[in-house]
Amino acid sequence: MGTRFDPSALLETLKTRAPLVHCLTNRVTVTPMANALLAIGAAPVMTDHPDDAEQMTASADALLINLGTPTQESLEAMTRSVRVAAADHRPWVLDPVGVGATRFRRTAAHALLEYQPTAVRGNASEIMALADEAITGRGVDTQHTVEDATEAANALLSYSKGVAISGQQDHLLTELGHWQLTGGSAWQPRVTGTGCVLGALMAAYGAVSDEPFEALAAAHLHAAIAAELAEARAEGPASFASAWLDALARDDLALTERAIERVHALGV
Ligand SMILES: Nc1ncnc2c1ncn2[C@@H]1O[C@H](COP(=O)(O)OP(=O)(O)O)[C@@H](O)[C@H]1O
Ligand SMILES: Cc1ncsc1CCOP(=O)(O)O
Repeated sequence: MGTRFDPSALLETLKTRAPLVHCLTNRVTVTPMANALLAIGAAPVMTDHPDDAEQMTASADALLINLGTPTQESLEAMTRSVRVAAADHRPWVLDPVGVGATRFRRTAAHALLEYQPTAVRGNASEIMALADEAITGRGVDTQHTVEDATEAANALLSYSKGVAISGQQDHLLTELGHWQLTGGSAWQPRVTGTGCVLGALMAAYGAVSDEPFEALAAAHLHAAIAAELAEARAEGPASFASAWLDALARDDLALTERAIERVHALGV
């Protein structure tokens, strides 16, 4: 971890600038995602109509593309939005939910990947299936470990400046190196949308930092530390979800201080 990495300062910048994040996402997690963006101090807009796409992305500070429940119409909107983001050098995140599960998803994800997202995030099976057509997945949850996916994540760096693999530990890869982040809560994979929200937080932090490691690590730390605080109050998935949202909004997260024990450099 670089000595100048200061996620608390980045969060303050985020709150001051309140970046507009255009999210074209799935219909399962659209509301938790919008709420999480509001909680951290960003401004969400969730439209995925094709005729909204170019103008909305052009007015946004960052873009999030999530393939959880794709339709022909939403895919058209996604393509139109990523063209604008790529042309304007606007940060955008690709979350290829369930990419290995069907040919339809794989084709859609590869077409979007060609526009070179600023960051790609997914669970281990998604990262592996995106990098290698021979890998298939099942549904939206992982069948692989994060360690299984590091080679695939490395291969995706030829398309994207940053790749994040989520799981019990998260791994972040950029051209500067490879890091492991520990922490978070075992309740996270038991509530739908925690991975999707992470993609939206990556987009929001990408709007306030040009350094891929910083944006990815700040988003992951914010999600993980909030999850740890939420776990202390949770009695089950429902109370965890609402406590996590409350914790995402807290002013005393101390991201920089708490980063020390959670971010581990694994090499270049
Ligand atoms: N066992 C766990 N312990 C702590 N955090 C976890 C665990 N499993 C997943 N997470 C966290 O939950 C979030 C979503 O990860 P994951 O479940 O892998 O994503 P997805 O929903 O895309 O499958 C990430 O922030 C990840 O770090
Ligand atoms: C269950 C489900 N089905 C299609 S999208 C989706 C949500 C997945 O969200 P996450 O991967 O963040 O749990």
